[in-house]
Amino acid sequence: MTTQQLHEQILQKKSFLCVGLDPDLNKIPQHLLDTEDPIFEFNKAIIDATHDLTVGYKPNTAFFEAYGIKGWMSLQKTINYINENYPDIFTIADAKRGDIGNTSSMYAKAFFEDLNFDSVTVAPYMGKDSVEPFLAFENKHTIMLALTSNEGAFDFQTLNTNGTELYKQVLETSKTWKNSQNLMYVVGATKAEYFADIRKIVPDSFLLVPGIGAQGGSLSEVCKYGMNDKIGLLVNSARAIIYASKGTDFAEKAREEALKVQKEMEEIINTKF
Ligand SMILES: O=c1ccn([C@@H]2O[C@H](COP(=O)(O)O)[C@@H](O)[C@H]2O)c(=O)[nH]1
Repeated sequence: MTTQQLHEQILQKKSFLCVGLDPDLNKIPQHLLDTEDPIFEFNKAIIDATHDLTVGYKPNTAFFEAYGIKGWMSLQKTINYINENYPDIFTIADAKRGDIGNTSSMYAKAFFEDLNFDSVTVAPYMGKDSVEPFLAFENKHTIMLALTSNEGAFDFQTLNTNGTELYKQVLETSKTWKNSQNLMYVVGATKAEYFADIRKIVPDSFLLVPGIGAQGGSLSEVCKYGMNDKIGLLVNSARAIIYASKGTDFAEKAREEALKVQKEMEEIINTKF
């Protein structure tokens, strides 16, 4: 999927919501546990209930890998289900990969070719040769961690290095890499006050923004400082949507929560554009 197609979908749905698919067998409704693949059944119901309100789905691979081979199969069924039934929706494998070049190439093949995700998250710590193998894939997107939503972001990412914060250096340097047009960046919604500075460095890039909902970030603050003239944001919420109910009405309640966020987004889009 191209960023232009993503932008068009945002305008059409009046939504830049990305629903996080973080299935946890301890949290999903009891009645699903008797099915052959509870994780897939849970995801499928959430997807069917929210697909018209969201432009993206972000399965976090940890929530699948934790269940071994069965979990990996649930991930494959989930991405296939989205691609077959809702092919316009942008998909993100939140896997936070990155390694020496030949290993990164294999990670890129796994997520872009085998699983056919539109994008994958990567960590920037190992530098240019660890990220460029991902960038080589046409119409696939590499979403690099810039300033994350957690408290630990202040341990390294905001450290002053050569007169500038490390996350800013990461953003600047990444722009010089081959095929950097395929980069997007993760910036936490809990760090809204940093968005204006980030936009000075990457004015046109899409930002994936986790941290509204369960982590307490403010959607309006993120939009105030982080939106560009093409919106340029994908705002993720997982727990607040997918675990809105533990009962048989979980998909319906997830839709209600997604609708609340979409309505807020629609209002922001209508006011700004
Ligand atoms: O900085 C980051 C990067 C990734 N995440 C991931 O996003 C979701 C957030 O889930 P919520 O339930 O909406 O809090 C989750 O998969 C994280 O691993 C992040 O939160 N912050």
